[in-house]
Amino acid sequence: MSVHPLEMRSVTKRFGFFTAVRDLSLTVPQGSIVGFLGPNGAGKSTSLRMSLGVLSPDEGQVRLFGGAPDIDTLKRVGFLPEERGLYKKMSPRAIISYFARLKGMSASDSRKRADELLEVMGLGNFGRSRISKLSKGMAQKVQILSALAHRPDFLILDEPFSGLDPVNQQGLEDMIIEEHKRGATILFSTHVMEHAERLCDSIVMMARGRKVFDGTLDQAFGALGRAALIGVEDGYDLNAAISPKGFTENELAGDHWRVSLPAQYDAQDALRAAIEAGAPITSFRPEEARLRDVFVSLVSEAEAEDLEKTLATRKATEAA
Ligand SMILES: Nc1ncnc2c1ncn2[C@@H]1O[C@H](COP(=O)(O)OP(=O)(O)OP(=O)(O)O)[C@@H](O)[C@H]1O
Repeated sequence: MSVHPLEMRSVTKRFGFFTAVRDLSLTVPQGSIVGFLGPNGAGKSTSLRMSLGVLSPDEGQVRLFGGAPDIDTLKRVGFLPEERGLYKKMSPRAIISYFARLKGMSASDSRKRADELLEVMGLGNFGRSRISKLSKGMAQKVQILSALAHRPDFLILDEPFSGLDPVNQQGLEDMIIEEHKRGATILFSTHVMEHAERLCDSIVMMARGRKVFDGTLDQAFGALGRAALIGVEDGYDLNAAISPKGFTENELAGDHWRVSLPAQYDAQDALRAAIEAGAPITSFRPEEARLRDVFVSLVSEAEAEDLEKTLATRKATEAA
């Protein structure tokens, strides 16, 4: 049986009476890039801290490379925490090589590696400057490089893209791809769906401490359902026209209709049905599913469920 870099089983974490993470189970398989998504306060950072043993779960189990996180398994991990902060008086070169040495690299290898990474990230000229002289984005790049300098088997990055401009975000995406090619497994949290869409094999979505989705990108898009967007002249009822042809889930959304596609049909079939019905069509395009839409639909479902549970509990309490 292969040992996964990370497995969490029914993990719950409370802070006082507040449950930050509730019954979370997830697996990060060897060689995968997993996106950990969720709005502010969803419980992502708390979960990542538990994965490293920085926080202990109140219930459930965390397995890092098959065991409880310890000094040896942690050497195989590179972690970018959500809190940014570096020793202001040290140079990027000294910091990166310091972290690499902490994780077991030799002094000379770690300095060589720091120079190489700084060059790749466009910081070659700043290697010996003080951190206090760098911009916020530059300092963040140094922190990211510190997490991966020792060539970890498993990289855990908490909101790595926040605080970087679009050019540097692209640079970081490229770097994540390079790390993955090198053989690293990667888990990163973000609330920017586009990065996850471009990088991930699979995603785990959280909302209010609960997992609301765990699967591949295709499965995530499948959860949303496919649709065709058809514009018609003002006042025309496309729903009435194409419902008898098997397209029964249609909504007017601004200047077009969103026609949900039953499993056996594609967008062209919906267009054909509209033409056959004599609809005065002004525009047509298959809907491009975006992860953001999946996320909004799942999160609002989760919020609706939470609300229902709260109401049910309140009713039960009132009845008692
Ligand atoms: N040490 C703590 N003590 C009390 N509450 C905490 C603590 N750490 C986190 N929380 C609470 O737990 C919830 C989840 O926080 P967490 O930082 O895990 O969310 P997140 O998904 O990472 O959000 P963000 O993207 O805003 O960082 C939040 O409501 C937060 O206020």
